[in-house]
Amino acid sequence: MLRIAVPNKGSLSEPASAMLHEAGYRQRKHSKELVLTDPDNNVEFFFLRPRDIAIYVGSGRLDAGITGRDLLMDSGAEAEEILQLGLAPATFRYAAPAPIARELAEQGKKGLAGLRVASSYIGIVQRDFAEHGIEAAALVKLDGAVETAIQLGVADVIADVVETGTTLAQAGLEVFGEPILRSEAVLIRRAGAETSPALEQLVRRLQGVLVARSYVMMDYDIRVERVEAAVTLTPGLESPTVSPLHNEGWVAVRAMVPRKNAQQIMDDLWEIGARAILVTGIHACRL
Ligand SMILES: Nc1ncnc2c1ncn2[C@@H]1O[C@H](COP(=O)(O)OP(=O)(O)OP(=O)(O)O)[C@@H](O)[C@H]1O
Ligand SMILES: O=P(O)(O)OC[C@H]1O[C@H](OP(=O)(O)OP(=O)(O)O)[C@H](O)[C@@H]1O
Ligand SMILES: [Mg+2]
Repeated sequence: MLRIAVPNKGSLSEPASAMLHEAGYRQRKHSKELVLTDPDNNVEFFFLRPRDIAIYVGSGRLDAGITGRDLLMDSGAEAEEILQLGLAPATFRYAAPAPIARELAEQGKKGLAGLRVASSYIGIVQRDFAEHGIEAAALVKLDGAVETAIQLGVADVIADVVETGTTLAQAGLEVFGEPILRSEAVLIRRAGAETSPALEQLVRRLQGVLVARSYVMMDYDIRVERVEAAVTLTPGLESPTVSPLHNEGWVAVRAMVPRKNAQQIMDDLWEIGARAILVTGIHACRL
């Protein structure tokens, strides 16, 4: 039975579970359920703290897990990404009170040398300092609400997850320097582990959800002499389906198009004479 770790709390929990549900797996009904068996799919789900997931997967106790790239890197666990899920995107950045942040932005990484840095992700900060050959006066590990650490005098700068930037702005802090990393939810397995048919099936199902979420199916009718122009607008993934219509001189075209471009493509198709343009959602797919 495939054993998969799923975040039980926090920003990743709900979107990860929703994606697994969309991929046809049973998901828990109550937030207190910690283990759930899905006998139809021969899978067992373990609902764990997102921060711990890379440790379980890296140790080989679980076959795969969903966690954040930042949490994976911070853990130092022997686990690797096998699929990017595009959920819960965030950057991981240094920040400081506005005037200091501007000064540090000009100095580059060496400006961090000798400062006290507070973070919930000390592993990432340590690695960043080592990579740039600089030493901090102290790395202060905190559980959360890191933004307050400077005001309370335990740190000079912080390193934290930034999504909208609202929390930083409210604390009077500004980011400086390039993001240390760009994070999102990822599917991980033990580094170098051999893949299995069951794990490949999970990956294919999740890929199917990603495609179903980001593409729609577009159908339209167009005169034969315009079909070449039309299919350059809707090239599909491999090639669009073109079928004859009962009315001579017209064909029907069917192609997948990126969801975010659908309205613009419909406008462009209309301009070149396409009619009966229909867009439908894709519920699932294997490409
Ligand atoms: N606004 C956000 N705040 C925190 N983490 C976020 C945010 N957006 C995305 N993430 C990602 O979620 C993961 C952190 O999840 P985790 O459950 O540890 O913290 P959390 O969402 O802040 O929950 P909590 O602090 O309530 O425990 C990381 O991979 C992080 O990049
Ligand atoms: O850029 P934003 O959209 O403001 O989101 C980022 C903030 O959200 C998280 O804190 P959270 O609310 O999880 O509290 P915590 O610090 O106690 O974990 C994170 O640690 C940042 O503080
Ligand atoms: Mg948090």
